[in-house]
Amino acid sequence: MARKFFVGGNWKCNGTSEEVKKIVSTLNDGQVASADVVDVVVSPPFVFLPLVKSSLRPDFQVAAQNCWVKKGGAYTGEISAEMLLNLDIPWVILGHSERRLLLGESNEFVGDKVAYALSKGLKVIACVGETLEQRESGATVEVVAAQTKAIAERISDWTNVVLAYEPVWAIGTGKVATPAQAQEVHYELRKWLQINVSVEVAESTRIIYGGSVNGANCKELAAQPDVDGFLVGGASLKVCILIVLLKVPL
Ligand SMILES: O=C(CO)COP(=O)(O)O
Repeated sequence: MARKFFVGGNWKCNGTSEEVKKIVSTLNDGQVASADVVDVVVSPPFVFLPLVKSSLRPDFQVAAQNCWVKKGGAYTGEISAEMLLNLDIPWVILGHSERRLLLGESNEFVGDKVAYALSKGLKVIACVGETLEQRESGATVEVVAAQTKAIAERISDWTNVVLAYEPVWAIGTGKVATPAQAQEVHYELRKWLQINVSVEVAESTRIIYGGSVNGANCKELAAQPDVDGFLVGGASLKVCILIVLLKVPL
């Protein structure tokens, strides 16, 4: 079965309620491919989740940018998977490199988070990716495989997982991976899943690319056989670009 194309917009720590309303209203008015052929998931900061959830068109979905590793409790500043489900937020982004690198989230911690979120019924966009130093030392595949392994060891069902390959050197830098570079790593990730999980999971799991995706480079990236969509940062705040992305021929 063909993998459904996936376009995610990660707004990171940006925006005011006025700006959020504007983006949502443009998305709502945009003519895009139907929900049958593309999943569209926007991920605002926590505080704007209810606003976006209540005003976004029903064929688009919402994701949180993180959640806590277990049941809520005395964890100041954290948001639990249970709370997201309570607000009908179906998706969560976990393991983004900004959290791995700036907040010290280890592969194991991310794996635990993915497992907990899935066990509660959330769908997970799980991020992996190498730094420039790791790429230059030839460790790219080893790094993304280790990140994926820490997840694979903790889960048994990949149905609700989208794997996002986001090379750290391409995030917010304007230095997009070439289509060949993206395809190579996506191919290796799929091969890893095939060998270490199953042929079925390798074939059905969507592997999306993130890192300086924009309206100009998305078509060529989307044409790669193992690129099943995008996780867009900066360009997803400029709504016109997200709309262009959604028109990528599938
Ligand atoms: O980190 C990203 C998406 O999660 C990518 O960010 P940019 O598109 O701004 O490079």
